[in-house]
Amino acid sequence: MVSLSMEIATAFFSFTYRQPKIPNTLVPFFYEPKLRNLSFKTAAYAKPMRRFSVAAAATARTASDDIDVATKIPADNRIPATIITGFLGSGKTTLLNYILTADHGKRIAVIENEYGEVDIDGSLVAAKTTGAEDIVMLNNGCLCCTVRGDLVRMISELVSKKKGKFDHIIIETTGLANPAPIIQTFYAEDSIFNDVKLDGVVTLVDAKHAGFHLDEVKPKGVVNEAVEQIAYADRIIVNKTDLVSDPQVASLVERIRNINRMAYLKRTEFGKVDLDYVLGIGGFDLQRLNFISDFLKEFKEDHLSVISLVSLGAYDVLGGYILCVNCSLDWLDSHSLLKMDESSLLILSVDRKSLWTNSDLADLAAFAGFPSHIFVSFSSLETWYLIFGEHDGHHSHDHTHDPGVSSVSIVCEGSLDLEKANMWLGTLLFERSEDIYRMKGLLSVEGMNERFVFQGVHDIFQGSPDRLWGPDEPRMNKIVFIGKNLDAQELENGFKACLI
Ligand SMILES: Nc1nc2c(ncn2[C@@H]2O[C@H](COP(=O)(O)OP(=O)(O)OP(=O)(O)O)[C@@H](O)[C@H]2O)c(=O)[nH]1
Repeated sequence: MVSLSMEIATAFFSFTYRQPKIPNTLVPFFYEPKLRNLSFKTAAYAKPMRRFSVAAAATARTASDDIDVATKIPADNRIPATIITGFLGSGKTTLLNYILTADHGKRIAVIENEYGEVDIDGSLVAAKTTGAEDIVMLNNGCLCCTVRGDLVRMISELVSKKKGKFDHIIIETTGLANPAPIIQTFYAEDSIFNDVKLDGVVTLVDAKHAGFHLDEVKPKGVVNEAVEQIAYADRIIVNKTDLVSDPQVASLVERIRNINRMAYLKRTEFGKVDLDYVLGIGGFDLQRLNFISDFLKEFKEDHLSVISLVSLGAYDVLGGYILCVNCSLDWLDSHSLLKMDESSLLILSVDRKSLWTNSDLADLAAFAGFPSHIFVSFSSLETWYLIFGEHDGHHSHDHTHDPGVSSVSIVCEGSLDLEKANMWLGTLLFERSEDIYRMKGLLSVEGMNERFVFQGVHDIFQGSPDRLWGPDEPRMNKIVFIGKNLDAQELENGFKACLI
Protein backbone atom coordinates (compact mmCIF):
# COMPACT_ATOMS: atom_id res chain seq x y z
CA MET A 1 0.00 0.00 0.00
CA VAL A 2 2.75 2.37 0.98
CA SER A 3 4.86 1.40 -1.95
CA LEU A 4 1.90 1.77 -4.26
CA SER A 5 1.12 5.29 -3.16
CA MET A 6 4.80 6.12 -3.26
CA GLU A 7 4.86 5.04 -6.88
CA ILE A 8 1.92 7.20 -7.61
CA ALA A 9 3.27 10.06 -5.63
CA THR A 10 6.48 9.74 -7.53
CA ALA A 11 4.68 9.68 -10.84
CA PHE A 12 2.62 12.68 -9.93
CA PHE A 13 5.57 14.54 -8.55
CA SER A 14 7.60 13.95 -11.61
CA PHE A 15 4.83 15.56 -13.61
CA THR A 16 4.04 18.40 -11.33
CA TYR A 17 7.62 19.27 -10.79
CA ARG A 18 7.96 20.00 -14.44
CA GLN A 19 6.95 23.56 -13.85
CA PRO A 20 8.33 26.97 -14.15
CA LYS A 21 10.09 28.13 -11.08
CA ILE A 22 7.64 29.50 -8.57
CA PRO A 23 8.95 32.42 -6.63
CA ASN A 24 8.87 32.20 -2.91
CA THR A 25 7.23 35.58 -2.52
CA LEU A 26 3.95 37.36 -2.68
CA VAL A 27 2.85 37.30 -6.27
CA PRO A 28 0.40 39.89 -7.46
CA PHE A 29 -1.94 38.99 -10.25
CA PHE A 30 -3.48 41.69 -12.35
CA TYR A 31 -6.22 41.74 -14.91
CA GLU A 32 -8.66 43.92 -16.77
CA PRO A 33 -12.06 42.32 -16.34
CA LYS A 34 -13.92 44.12 -19.11
CA LEU A 35 -11.50 43.13 -21.81
CA ARG A 36 -11.55 39.50 -20.83
CA ASN A 37 -7.95 39.83 -21.53
CA LEU A 38 -5.31 38.92 -19.09
CA SER A 39 -2.03 40.61 -19.06
CA PHE A 40 0.84 39.95 -16.80
CA LYS A 41 2.74 42.99 -15.97
CA THR A 42 5.13 43.85 -13.33
CA ALA A 43 3.84 45.84 -10.42
CA ALA A 44 5.83 48.81 -11.66
CA TYR A 45 3.63 49.52 -14.65
CA ALA A 46 0.50 47.50 -14.23
CA LYS A 47 -2.78 49.30 -13.68
CA PRO A 48 -4.75 46.75 -11.74
CA MET A 49 -8.53 46.66 -11.77
CA ARG A 50 -8.45 44.09 -9.02
CA ARG A 51 -5.58 42.34 -7.45
CA PHE A 52 -5.28 38.76 -6.46
CA SER A 53 -2.70 38.40 -3.81
CA VAL A 54 -1.52 34.93 -3.29
CA ALA A 55 0.59 34.45 -0.26
CA ALA A 56 2.58 31.85 -2.05
CA ALA A 57 5.01 30.34 0.35
CA ALA A 58 5.53 27.49 -2.01
CA THR A 59 8.84 25.82 -1.96
CA ALA A 60 10.75 27.07 -4.91
CA ARG A 61 10.95 24.31 -7.45
CA THR A 62 13.65 24.19 -10.00
CA ALA A 63 14.42 22.11 -12.99
CA SER A 64 16.80 20.12 -10.87
CA ASP A 65 13.85 18.92 -8.83
CA ASP A 66 12.93 16.73 -11.77
CA ILE A 67 15.94 14.60 -11.21
CA ASP A 68 15.44 11.51 -9.20
CA VAL A 69 12.32 12.70 -7.49
CA ALA A 70 11.68 9.28 -6.00
CA THR A 71 14.58 9.57 -3.66
CA LYS A 72 13.36 12.89 -2.36
CA ILE A 73 9.91 11.92 -1.19
CA PRO A 74 10.02 10.90 2.45
CA ALA A 75 7.57 8.33 3.73
CA ASP A 76 4.55 10.12 5.11
CA ASN A 77 4.33 8.97 8.72
CA ARG A 78 2.04 11.71 9.86
CA ILE A 79 -1.04 10.73 11.83
CA PRO A 80 -4.12 10.58 9.64
CA ALA A 81 -7.14 12.64 10.62
CA THR A 82 -10.68 12.21 9.40
CA ILE A 83 -13.28 14.93 9.56
CA ILE A 84 -16.80 13.63 10.01
CA THR A 85 -19.28 16.28 9.06
CA GLY A 86 -22.90 16.49 7.98
CA PHE A 87 -25.92 18.53 8.86
CA LEU A 88 -27.58 18.42 12.28
CA GLY A 89 -28.90 14.98 13.06
CA SER A 90 -27.57 13.34 9.89
CA GLY A 91 -25.92 10.53 11.85
CA LYS A 92 -22.37 11.67 12.64
CA THR A 93 -22.34 10.41 16.21
CA THR A 94 -24.00 7.18 15.09
CA LEU A 95 -21.21 6.65 12.55
CA LEU A 96 -18.60 7.58 15.12
CA ASN A 97 -19.97 5.05 17.59
CA TYR A 98 -20.04 2.45 14.85
CA ILE A 99 -16.39 3.14 14.04
CA LEU A 100 -15.29 3.16 17.66
CA THR A 101 -16.91 -0.13 18.47
CA ALA A 102 -15.83 -1.88 15.28
CA ASP A 103 -12.97 -4.27 15.04
CA HIS A 104 -10.34 -2.37 13.11
CA GLY A 105 -7.43 -2.52 15.49
CA LYS A 106 -6.87 1.22 15.28
CA ARG A 107 -6.45 3.38 18.35
CA ILE A 108 -8.52 6.43 17.73
CA ALA A 109 -8.47 9.82 19.36
CA VAL A 110 -11.72 11.72 18.98
CA ILE A 111 -12.36 15.42 18.96
CA GLU A 112 -16.05 16.22 19.28
CA ASN A 113 -17.35 19.66 18.60
CA GLU A 114 -20.86 20.43 19.65
CA TYR A 115 -23.11 23.33 18.85
CA GLY A 116 -24.68 24.48 22.06
CA GLU A 117 -22.85 24.79 25.31
CA VAL A 118 -24.25 21.69 26.95
CA ASP A 119 -22.32 18.49 26.29
CA ILE A 120 -24.74 15.78 25.36
CA ASP A 121 -22.92 14.05 22.52
CA GLY A 122 -20.03 13.28 24.82
CA SER A 123 -22.43 11.25 26.92
CA LEU A 124 -23.88 9.61 23.85
CA VAL A 125 -20.61 8.36 22.45
CA ALA A 126 -21.09 4.88 23.74
CA ALA A 127 -17.57 3.69 23.34
CA LYS A 128 -16.12 6.41 25.46
CA THR A 129 -14.15 3.99 27.51
CA THR A 130 -13.73 1.15 25.06
CA GLY A 131 -13.06 2.05 21.44
CA ALA A 132 -11.48 5.44 21.78
CA GLU A 133 -8.11 6.31 23.21
CA ASP A 134 -9.23 9.76 24.03
CA ILE A 135 -12.34 11.82 23.57
CA VAL A 136 -12.03 15.54 23.84
CA MET A 137 -14.98 17.85 23.71
CA LEU A 138 -14.96 21.28 22.19
CA ASN A 139 -18.16 22.91 23.32
CA ASN A 140 -17.55 26.58 23.47
CA GLY A 141 -18.15 27.39 19.86
CA CYS A 142 -18.00 26.08 16.36
CA LEU A 143 -14.81 24.55 15.05
CA CYS A 144 -15.07 26.33 11.78
CA CYS A 145 -15.06 29.74 13.38
CA THR A 146 -14.62 30.57 17.04
CA VAL A 147 -12.76 27.52 18.26
CA ARG A 148 -10.37 26.93 15.37
CA GLY A 149 -7.51 27.96 17.62
CA ASP A 150 -8.69 25.40 20.16
CA LEU A 151 -8.57 22.72 17.50
CA VAL A 152 -5.00 23.60 16.68
CA ARG A 153 -4.04 23.55 20.35
CA MET A 154 -5.88 20.33 20.96
CA ILE A 155 -4.30 18.48 18.07
CA SER A 156 -0.87 19.82 18.97
CA GLU A 157 -1.41 18.67 22.53
CA LEU A 158 -2.58 15.23 21.47
CA VAL A 159 0.49 14.89 19.32
CA SER A 160 2.96 16.18 21.88
CA LYS A 161 1.57 14.29 24.87
CA LYS A 162 0.19 11.12 23.35
CA LYS A 163 2.10 10.46 20.17
CA GLY A 164 2.45 6.74 19.67
CA LYS A 165 -0.66 6.05 21.76
CA PHE A 166 -3.13 6.50 18.94
CA ASP A 167 -3.13 5.85 15.21
CA HIS A 168 -5.89 8.03 13.91
CA ILE A 169 -7.73 11.19 14.85
CA ILE A 170 -11.42 11.62 14.15
CA ILE A 171 -12.97 15.04 14.36
CA GLU A 172 -16.73 15.24 14.52
CA THR A 173 -17.84 18.71 13.57
CA THR A 174 -21.03 20.37 14.62
CA GLY A 175 -23.94 19.94 12.28
CA LEU A 176 -23.63 23.59 11.36
CA ALA A 177 -19.96 23.56 10.47
CA ASN A 178 -18.55 24.77 7.22
CA PRO A 179 -15.75 22.27 6.61
CA ALA A 180 -13.59 24.56 4.48
CA PRO A 181 -11.86 26.48 7.26
CA ILE A 182 -11.40 23.27 9.24
CA ILE A 183 -9.77 21.60 6.26
CA GLN A 184 -7.58 24.59 5.75
CA THR A 185 -6.39 24.40 9.34
CA PHE A 186 -4.62 21.15 8.44
CA TYR A 187 -2.63 22.88 5.76
CA ALA A 188 -2.14 26.32 7.14
CA GLU A 189 -0.92 25.49 10.62
CA ASP A 190 2.61 24.17 10.73
CA SER A 191 2.06 22.76 14.19
CA ILE A 192 -0.57 20.46 12.71
CA PHE A 193 0.74 19.96 9.21
CA ASN A 194 4.06 18.57 10.35
CA ASP A 195 2.50 15.79 12.39
CA VAL A 196 -0.99 15.26 11.12
CA LYS A 197 -2.32 14.77 7.62
CA LEU A 198 -5.90 15.13 6.58
CA ASP A 199 -7.03 11.69 5.56
CA GLY A 200 -10.44 12.66 4.33
CA VAL A 201 -13.72 14.42 4.83
CA VAL A 202 -16.70 12.16 5.39
CA THR A 203 -20.09 13.81 5.03
CA LEU A 204 -23.29 12.28 6.34
CA VAL A 205 -26.46 13.27 4.56
CA ASP A 206 -29.85 12.70 6.15
CA ALA A 207 -31.92 11.06 3.41
CA LYS A 208 -35.14 12.34 4.93
CA HIS A 209 -34.33 15.95 5.74
CA ALA A 210 -31.37 16.94 3.57
CA GLY A 211 -33.49 18.30 0.72
CA PHE A 212 -35.13 20.76 3.07
CA HIS A 213 -31.80 22.17 4.22
CA LEU A 214 -30.21 22.20 0.78
CA ASP A 215 -33.18 24.22 -0.45
CA GLU A 216 -32.98 26.76 2.31
CA VAL A 217 -32.43 30.23 0.97
CA LYS A 218 -30.00 31.99 3.25
CA PRO A 219 -29.63 35.70 3.78
CA LYS A 220 -26.93 37.33 1.68
CA GLY A 221 -23.44 36.53 2.93
CA VAL A 222 -24.67 33.58 4.97
CA VAL A 223 -23.39 30.20 4.09
CA ASN A 224 -25.62 27.19 3.49
CA GLU A 225 -23.69 24.67 5.57
CA ALA A 226 -25.58 21.69 4.17
CA VAL A 227 -24.29 22.53 0.68
CA GLU A 228 -20.75 23.24 1.85
CA GLN A 229 -20.53 19.97 3.74
CA ILE A 230 -21.37 18.06 0.58
CA ALA A 231 -19.13 20.19 -1.61
CA TYR A 232 -16.05 19.40 0.45
CA ALA A 233 -16.64 15.69 0.98
CA ASP A 234 -14.33 12.91 -0.09
CA ARG A 235 -16.86 10.33 1.01
CA ILE A 236 -20.58 10.91 1.17
CA ILE A 237 -22.85 8.71 3.22
CA VAL A 238 -26.51 9.09 2.41
CA ASN A 239 -27.82 7.86 5.72
CA LYS A 240 -31.28 7.05 7.08
CA THR A 241 -32.38 5.45 3.84
CA ASP A 242 -34.84 3.41 5.92
CA LEU A 243 -36.93 6.54 6.35
CA VAL A 244 -37.57 7.27 2.68
CA SER A 245 -38.45 5.52 -0.56
CA ASP A 246 -35.93 4.49 -3.22
CA PRO A 247 -37.04 7.20 -5.67
CA GLN A 248 -36.59 9.80 -2.92
CA VAL A 249 -33.05 8.57 -2.32
CA ALA A 250 -32.34 8.57 -6.05
CA SER A 251 -33.50 12.14 -6.41
CA LEU A 252 -31.40 13.23 -3.42
CA VAL A 253 -28.36 11.48 -4.87
CA GLU A 254 -28.85 13.38 -8.12
CA ARG A 255 -29.02 16.58 -6.15
CA ILE A 256 -25.84 15.70 -4.29
CA ARG A 257 -24.10 14.91 -7.55
CA ASN A 258 -24.85 18.39 -8.77
CA ILE A 259 -22.86 19.70 -5.85
CA ASN A 260 -20.05 17.19 -5.77
CA ARG A 261 -19.48 14.65 -8.48
CA MET A 262 -16.08 13.64 -7.24
CA ALA A 263 -16.81 12.08 -3.90
CA TYR A 264 -17.64 8.42 -3.52
CA LEU A 265 -21.18 7.97 -2.31
CA LYS A 266 -22.84 5.19 -0.36
CA ARG A 267 -26.37 4.75 0.92
CA THR A 268 -26.70 3.45 4.46
CA GLU A 269 -28.81 2.93 7.53
CA PHE A 270 -27.33 3.90 10.87
CA GLY A 271 -24.00 4.76 9.27
CA LYS A 272 -23.07 1.16 8.66
CA VAL A 273 -20.36 1.35 6.05
CA ASP A 274 -17.19 -0.61 5.53
CA LEU A 275 -14.59 1.03 7.68
CA ASP A 276 -12.11 1.35 4.87
CA TYR A 277 -14.68 3.53 3.18
CA VAL A 278 -14.18 6.14 5.90
CA LEU A 279 -10.80 5.51 7.49
CA GLY A 280 -7.46 5.37 5.75
CA ILE A 281 -8.86 6.92 2.60
CA GLY A 282 -5.35 8.26 2.30
CA GLY A 283 -4.76 7.31 -1.29
CA PHE A 284 -6.00 10.62 -2.47
CA ASP A 285 -3.03 10.84 -4.72
CA LEU A 286 -3.83 8.02 -7.07
CA GLN A 287 -7.48 7.72 -6.37
CA ARG A 288 -7.96 11.37 -6.78
CA LEU A 289 -6.13 11.42 -10.04
CA ASN A 290 -8.14 8.52 -11.37
CA PHE A 291 -11.19 10.13 -10.04
CA ILE A 292 -10.49 13.42 -11.64
CA SER A 293 -9.81 11.56 -14.80
CA ASP A 294 -13.16 9.75 -14.60
CA PHE A 295 -14.91 12.90 -13.69
CA LEU A 296 -13.38 14.74 -16.57
CA LYS A 297 -14.38 12.05 -19.01
CA GLU A 298 -17.91 12.44 -17.83
CA PHE A 299 -17.59 16.16 -17.91
CA LYS A 300 -16.29 16.02 -21.44
CA GLU A 301 -19.26 14.01 -22.57
CA ASP A 302 -21.68 16.38 -20.90
CA HIS A 303 -20.06 19.53 -22.14
CA LEU A 304 -19.09 19.57 -25.75
CA SER A 305 -17.06 22.70 -25.75
CA VAL A 306 -14.40 21.57 -23.37
CA ILE A 307 -11.31 23.54 -24.03
CA SER A 308 -7.93 22.21 -24.68
CA LEU A 309 -5.53 23.77 -22.32
CA VAL A 310 -2.66 21.95 -20.88
CA SER A 311 0.23 23.40 -19.11
CA LEU A 312 1.57 20.54 -17.14
CA GLY A 313 2.43 17.04 -18.12
CA ALA A 314 0.37 15.60 -15.31
CA TYR A 315 -2.76 16.96 -16.71
CA ASP A 316 -1.99 15.69 -20.18
CA VAL A 317 -2.71 12.32 -18.71
CA LEU A 318 -6.18 13.47 -17.88
CA GLY A 319 -7.09 14.28 -21.40
CA GLY A 320 -5.74 17.73 -21.84
CA TYR A 321 -8.79 19.84 -21.42
CA ILE A 322 -8.22 21.60 -18.19
CA LEU A 323 -6.22 24.53 -17.16
CA CYS A 324 -4.06 24.04 -14.18
CA VAL A 325 -3.01 27.07 -12.31
CA ASN A 326 -0.35 26.30 -9.86
CA CYS A 327 0.27 28.24 -6.70
CA SER A 328 1.31 31.64 -7.70
CA LEU A 329 -0.57 31.99 -10.95
CA ASP A 330 2.32 33.85 -12.39
CA TRP A 331 2.74 31.62 -15.36
CA LEU A 332 -0.87 31.71 -16.36
CA ASP A 333 -1.05 33.42 -19.71
CA SER A 334 -3.76 35.49 -21.27
CA HIS A 335 -4.09 33.06 -24.12
CA SER A 336 -5.27 30.37 -21.72
CA LEU A 337 -7.86 32.39 -19.94
CA LEU A 338 -9.29 33.72 -23.17
CA LYS A 339 -10.19 30.24 -24.21
CA MET A 340 -12.22 29.53 -21.13
CA ASP A 341 -15.98 29.51 -21.17
CA GLU A 342 -18.86 28.27 -19.04
CA SER A 343 -17.96 24.68 -19.67
CA SER A 344 -14.32 25.07 -18.80
CA LEU A 345 -12.65 23.79 -15.73
CA LEU A 346 -10.09 25.60 -13.78
CA ILE A 347 -7.85 23.58 -11.60
CA LEU A 348 -6.14 25.53 -8.95
CA SER A 349 -3.39 23.71 -7.27
CA VAL A 350 -3.03 25.94 -4.31
CA ASP A 351 -0.13 25.62 -2.01
CA ARG A 352 -1.18 25.04 1.54
CA LYS A 353 -0.06 28.47 2.54
CA SER A 354 -1.73 30.25 -0.29
CA LEU A 355 -4.73 31.26 1.69
CA TRP A 356 -7.08 32.10 -1.03
CA THR A 357 -10.43 33.26 0.03
CA ASN A 358 -13.47 31.95 -1.72
CA SER A 359 -14.25 35.41 -2.90
CA ASP A 360 -10.83 35.48 -4.61
CA LEU A 361 -11.80 32.27 -6.36
CA ALA A 362 -15.21 33.61 -7.19
CA ASP A 363 -13.70 36.76 -8.65
CA LEU A 364 -11.30 34.77 -10.72
CA ALA A 365 -14.07 32.47 -11.86
CA ALA A 366 -16.34 35.35 -12.74
CA PHE A 367 -13.58 36.98 -14.70
CA ALA A 368 -12.72 33.85 -16.54
CA GLY A 369 -16.38 33.38 -17.38
CA PHE A 370 -17.00 30.05 -15.72
CA PRO A 371 -18.62 30.69 -12.42
CA SER A 372 -19.28 27.20 -11.26
CA HIS A 373 -16.49 24.83 -12.12
CA ILE A 374 -13.43 25.12 -10.02
CA PHE A 375 -11.26 22.46 -8.56
CA VAL A 376 -9.15 23.45 -5.68
CA SER A 377 -6.30 21.38 -4.49
CA PHE A 378 -4.48 22.44 -1.38
CA SER A 379 -1.28 20.98 -2.61
CA SER A 380 -0.36 18.85 -5.53
CA LEU A 381 -0.32 15.65 -3.54
CA GLU A 382 -3.20 16.29 -1.26
CA THR A 383 -6.92 15.98 -1.52
CA TRP A 384 -8.71 17.78 -4.28
CA TYR A 385 -11.74 19.74 -3.50
CA LEU A 386 -14.33 20.48 -6.04
CA ILE A 387 -16.42 23.55 -5.77
CA PHE A 388 -19.13 22.87 -8.18
CA GLY A 389 -22.66 23.45 -9.32
CA GLU A 390 -24.86 24.77 -6.59
CA HIS A 391 -21.91 26.10 -4.68
CA ASP A 392 -21.84 29.73 -5.66
CA GLY A 393 -18.45 30.41 -4.19
CA HIS A 394 -19.59 33.77 -2.98
CA HIS A 395 -19.56 33.33 0.72
CA SER A 396 -16.91 34.84 2.84
CA HIS A 397 -14.09 32.66 3.97
CA ASP A 398 -14.79 33.15 7.63
CA HIS A 399 -18.35 32.31 7.08
CA THR A 400 -21.33 33.61 8.94
CA HIS A 401 -23.82 31.20 10.39
CA ASP A 402 -27.44 31.98 9.77
CA PRO A 403 -28.33 34.40 12.58
CA GLY A 404 -31.86 32.99 12.60
CA VAL A 405 -30.50 29.61 13.67
CA SER A 406 -29.58 29.32 17.31
CA SER A 407 -29.36 26.87 20.13
CA VAL A 408 -31.23 26.94 23.40
CA SER A 409 -29.90 24.88 26.29
CA ILE A 410 -31.80 24.16 29.46
CA VAL A 411 -30.09 22.66 32.47
CA CYS A 412 -32.01 22.13 35.66
CA GLU A 413 -32.29 19.74 38.53
CA GLY A 414 -35.50 17.83 39.30
CA SER A 415 -37.65 15.08 37.83
CA LEU A 416 -40.15 15.29 35.04
CA ASP A 417 -43.74 14.21 35.05
CA LEU A 418 -43.63 11.84 32.08
CA GLU A 419 -47.16 12.53 30.93
CA LYS A 420 -46.72 16.29 31.01
CA ALA A 421 -43.35 16.06 29.27
CA ASN A 422 -44.81 13.86 26.55
CA MET A 423 -47.65 16.27 25.97
CA TRP A 424 -45.37 19.29 25.89
CA LEU A 425 -42.84 17.76 23.49
CA GLY A 426 -45.57 16.25 21.32
CA THR A 427 -47.28 19.61 20.92
CA LEU A 428 -43.99 21.39 20.35
CA LEU A 429 -43.00 19.03 17.56
CA PHE A 430 -46.46 19.09 16.04
CA GLU A 431 -46.35 22.86 15.82
CA ARG A 432 -42.68 23.59 15.27
CA SER A 433 -40.99 20.52 13.76
CA GLU A 434 -39.90 22.38 10.66
CA ASP A 435 -38.05 24.96 12.73
CA ILE A 436 -36.65 22.57 15.30
CA TYR A 437 -33.74 21.04 13.41
CA ARG A 438 -32.37 19.15 16.33
CA MET A 439 -33.17 18.24 19.91
CA LYS A 440 -31.15 16.21 22.35
CA GLY A 441 -31.60 15.61 25.99
CA LEU A 442 -30.65 13.68 29.09
CA LEU A 443 -33.67 13.65 31.35
CA SER A 444 -34.57 12.66 34.84
CA VAL A 445 -38.04 11.12 34.81
CA GLU A 446 -39.98 10.67 38.01
CA GLY A 447 -40.08 6.99 39.03
CA MET A 448 -37.37 5.95 36.56
CA ASN A 449 -34.03 4.75 37.92
CA GLU A 450 -32.24 5.27 34.63
CA ARG A 451 -31.39 8.46 32.85
CA PHE A 452 -33.69 8.95 29.89
CA VAL A 453 -31.88 9.91 26.67
CA PHE A 454 -33.80 11.41 23.83
CA GLN A 455 -33.01 12.68 20.37
CA GLY A 456 -35.07 14.43 17.77
CA VAL A 457 -34.43 15.54 14.21
CA HIS A 458 -37.34 17.64 13.00
CA ASP A 459 -40.43 15.46 13.43
CA ILE A 460 -38.54 12.26 14.15
CA PHE A 461 -38.09 11.61 17.78
CA GLN A 462 -36.78 8.73 19.81
CA GLY A 463 -35.91 8.15 23.42
CA SER A 464 -34.80 5.32 25.65
CA PRO A 465 -33.50 4.63 29.13
CA ASP A 466 -29.74 4.90 29.45
CA ARG A 467 -27.55 4.00 32.43
CA LEU A 468 -28.71 4.10 36.06
CA TRP A 469 -28.45 7.34 37.98
CA GLY A 470 -25.62 7.14 40.46
CA PRO A 471 -26.61 6.99 44.16
CA ASP A 472 -25.26 10.48 44.84
CA GLU A 473 -25.63 11.84 41.35
CA PRO A 474 -27.81 14.95 41.17
CA ARG A 475 -30.81 14.31 38.92
CA MET A 476 -29.95 16.96 36.34
CA ASN A 477 -31.87 17.46 33.14
CA LYS A 478 -29.97 18.72 30.13
CA ILE A 479 -31.75 19.55 26.96
CA VAL A 480 -30.61 21.33 23.81
CA PHE A 481 -32.71 22.65 20.95
CA ILE A 482 -31.13 23.85 17.73
CA GLY A 483 -33.27 25.49 15.14
CA LYS A 484 -34.75 28.56 13.62
CA ASN A 485 -36.49 31.36 15.47
CA LEU A 486 -36.31 29.64 18.83
CA ASP A 487 -37.71 31.47 21.81
CA ALA A 488 -35.46 30.53 24.72
CA GLN A 489 -37.80 31.78 27.42
CA GLU A 490 -40.82 30.03 26.00
CA LEU A 491 -38.93 26.73 25.72
CA GLU A 492 -37.57 26.99 29.23
CA ASN A 493 -40.96 27.83 30.69
CA GLY A 494 -42.56 24.94 28.82
CA PHE A 495 -39.91 22.52 30.04
CA LYS A 496 -39.97 23.65 33.63
CA ALA A 497 -43.73 23.36 33.72
CA CYS A 498 -43.25 19.60 33.23
CA LEU A 499 -41.15 19.23 36.39
CA ILE A 500 -42.76 17.68 39.45
N1 LIG B 1 -34.11 5.79 11.30
C1 LIG B 1 -32.82 6.08 11.35
N2 LIG B 1 -32.34 6.82 12.36
C2 LIG B 1 -31.02 7.07 12.38
C3 LIG B 1 -30.14 6.58 11.40
N3 LIG B 1 -28.89 7.01 11.71
C4 LIG B 1 -29.00 7.72 12.84
N4 LIG B 1 -30.27 7.77 13.25
C5 LIG B 1 -30.84 8.47 14.42
O1 LIG B 1 -30.83 9.86 14.12
C6 LIG B 1 -30.62 10.61 15.31
C7 LIG B 1 -29.45 11.54 15.11
O2 LIG B 1 -28.28 10.78 14.96
P1 LIG B 1 -26.86 11.33 15.42
O3 LIG B 1 -25.87 10.28 15.08
O4 LIG B 1 -26.89 11.81 16.80
O5 LIG B 1 -26.74 12.57 14.45
P2 LIG B 1 -25.60 13.69 14.48
O6 LIG B 1 -25.33 14.02 13.08
O7 LIG B 1 -24.46 13.25 15.31
O8 LIG B 1 -26.36 14.86 15.19
P3 LIG B 1 -25.74 16.27 15.64
O9 LIG B 1 -24.42 15.99 16.28
O10 LIG B 1 -26.72 16.82 16.58
O11 LIG B 1 -25.62 17.09 14.43
C8 LIG B 1 -30.38 9.59 16.40
O12 LIG B 1 -31.60 9.42 17.08
C9 LIG B 1 -29.99 8.34 15.67
O13 LIG B 1 -30.32 7.16 16.35
C10 LIG B 1 -30.68 5.79 10.34
O14 LIG B 1 -29.99 5.35 9.40
N5 LIG B 1 -32.03 5.58 10.37
